[in-house]
Amino acid sequence: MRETLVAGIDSSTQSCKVVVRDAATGALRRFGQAPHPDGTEVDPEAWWDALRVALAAAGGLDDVAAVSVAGQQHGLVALDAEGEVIRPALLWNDTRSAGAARDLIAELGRADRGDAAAGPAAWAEATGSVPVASLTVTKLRWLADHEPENAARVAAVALPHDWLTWRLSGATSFDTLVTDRSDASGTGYFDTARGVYRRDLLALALRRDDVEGVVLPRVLGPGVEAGRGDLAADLGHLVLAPGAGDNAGAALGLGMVRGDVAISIGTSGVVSAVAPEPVADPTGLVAGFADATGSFLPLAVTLNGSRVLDAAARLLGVDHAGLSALALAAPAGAGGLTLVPYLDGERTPNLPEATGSLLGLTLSTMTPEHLARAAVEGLLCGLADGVEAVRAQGVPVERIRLIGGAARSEAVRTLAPGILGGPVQVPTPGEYVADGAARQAAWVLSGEPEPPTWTTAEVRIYDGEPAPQVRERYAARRHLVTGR
Ligand SMILES: Nc1ncnc2c1ncn2[C@@H]1O[C@H](COP(=O)(O)OP(=O)(O)O)[C@@H](O)[C@H]1O
Ligand SMILES: O=C(CO)[C@@H](O)[C@H](O)COP(=O)(O)O
Repeated sequence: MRETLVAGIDSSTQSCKVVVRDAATGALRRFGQAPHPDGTEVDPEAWWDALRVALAAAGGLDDVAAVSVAGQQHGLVALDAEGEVIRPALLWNDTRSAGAARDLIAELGRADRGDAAAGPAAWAEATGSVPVASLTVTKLRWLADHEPENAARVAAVALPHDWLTWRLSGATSFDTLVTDRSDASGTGYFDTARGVYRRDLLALALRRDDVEGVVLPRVLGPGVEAGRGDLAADLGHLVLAPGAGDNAGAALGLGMVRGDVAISIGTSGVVSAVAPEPVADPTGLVAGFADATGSFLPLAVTLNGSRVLDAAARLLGVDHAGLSALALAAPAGAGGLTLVPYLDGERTPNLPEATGSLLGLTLSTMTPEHLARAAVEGLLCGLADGVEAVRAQGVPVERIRLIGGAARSEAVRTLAPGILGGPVQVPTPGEYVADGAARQAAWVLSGEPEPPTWTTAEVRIYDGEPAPQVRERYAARRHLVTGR
């Protein structure tokens, strides 16, 4: 009997990845990838082009029965009444809306509680998250303030995965514009605990009273079909799944359950955990998002993930294997050298205007080995803070798995247990977001109430001596940063 194939897509910050898997077992059959343009402002058409190249590299969809798109979260894709993209999308790592975030927090605090200082708690209660520059709601406010003529033309607001799913469906009318809870929960105008949009917050962001007519993607429940039929551009005849935000995709791809924590080191550094109850953290360290199965996915996200290592390798004139070897050749704590890695500003902690700092230089620490070590340790210390913040919300942290591009670094894997304070599981390097999307596609195809049980990836366990002194020194220095 011919096997049934499903495809999963991860339209991430740096590239588009496609996996084609057996719907019953999850066995990998084909893979394709295509790069995205650099920058924090991107024409969504470039994602569509990359998706088509990646699909072709993965052998196309002619023999595939269902497809699902997961993608980078929060990016603002503003559409006009004709469904055309109004301006290049502002991505999750674009920090120009940091001031808008501060304004929105104060305004809701004043409106809801008569006190601007109560804003963080008001937002956490309303949506599950306190706005930072990454969230879509702040990008809409930035648009209203800096490009009012564009803001006035907004007829629909989509996220990267919603827009790509819509393009796949043919983008014929806004009736077919859909999303899922996981990505809706990252907009800042969705009440994650109750599963409904907050149009009043959309109106607040856009400074418009007429937002009733603004189309927001229909939020499909877990496992619900998004459509079926001929895809756009002759890409095939198949079932379309609702898709997900990339971190919810990874949770589905890893088969995460309560107690599991994923640390993903791609462009972003993400600590996420599956939780049965919604989280509302007024400190803003943890965002109270939803997952793709009907549960919740609290997460702490840094702006400075794999690119910290990319930049360190470039500076030292080595490749990633070389950087890893250098880092492993230096002593723990890099002899007192600390890299506070806020190269792109920072989101957690919320320091969008911060720059990175290199502290503790001496004649003996100013070496390639010490610098490489400090880069890996600084990256991991930021993530360890994220684990602590998630734990502080009462979310159980029992098993940590390391994924994303930089999980391929032997130095990251080796040093993670010491800095995180316990063993770390490293699944076979793979595309877990795309895998989660493929699993969702198989789920929708099956019509069953639960996703199919797929064989989970093999993991290698890394353990090591705890290195609390590295984190302590980092904690003492992480605020010693200067602005841009
Ligand atoms: N062996 C490695 N060591 C460290 N970083 C790596 C390694 N291999 C790839 N990367 C980095 O991982 C990143 C890509 O990972 P990925 O998870 O696909 O990112 P994103 O999801 O943000 O597009 C790039 O910055 C790349 O340089
Ligand atoms: O902003 C978030 C989550 O809140 C990021 O995780 C983005 O979703 C981008 O992820 P990568 O492309 O870096 O994996």
